[in-house]
Amino acid sequence: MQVVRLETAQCQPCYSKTEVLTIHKIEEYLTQIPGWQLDTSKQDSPRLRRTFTGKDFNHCVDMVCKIRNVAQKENHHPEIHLTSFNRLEVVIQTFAVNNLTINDFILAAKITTCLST
Ligand SMILES: C[C@H](O)[C@H](O)[C@H]1CNC2=NC(N)=NC(=O)C2=N1
Repeated sequence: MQVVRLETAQCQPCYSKTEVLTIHKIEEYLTQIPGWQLDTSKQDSPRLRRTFTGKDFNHCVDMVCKIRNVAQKENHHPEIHLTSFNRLEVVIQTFAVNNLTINDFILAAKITTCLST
């Protein structure tokens, strides 16, 4: 069975018919994005969530700009919350289906990479 490498995959345009991931696939893909949590607090609307701590506010805004570049390139976009002077919360879901698709995991993997350089 061919395993998708999220880091090198590309997001595909998504719409109402985009495949929603099974919990099995979610758990499989979660192993490739350590540090990200599965947020099931909203009924039937799972999301990926991760909090990044910056050195200071400037650093957090720099991180927002890096995420912006990745999201624009992939045409798949996260929610970004500056929750404190040095804390950045990123939440990812496929809005078209109010659920998780592979695009969300690809974006999470690329956000992790762009913030680790
Ligand atoms: C065609 C293209 O896939 C859509 O406009 C994109 C844009 N960015 C998106 N981002 C997210 N998170 N979910 C979407 O459904 C979505 N749709």
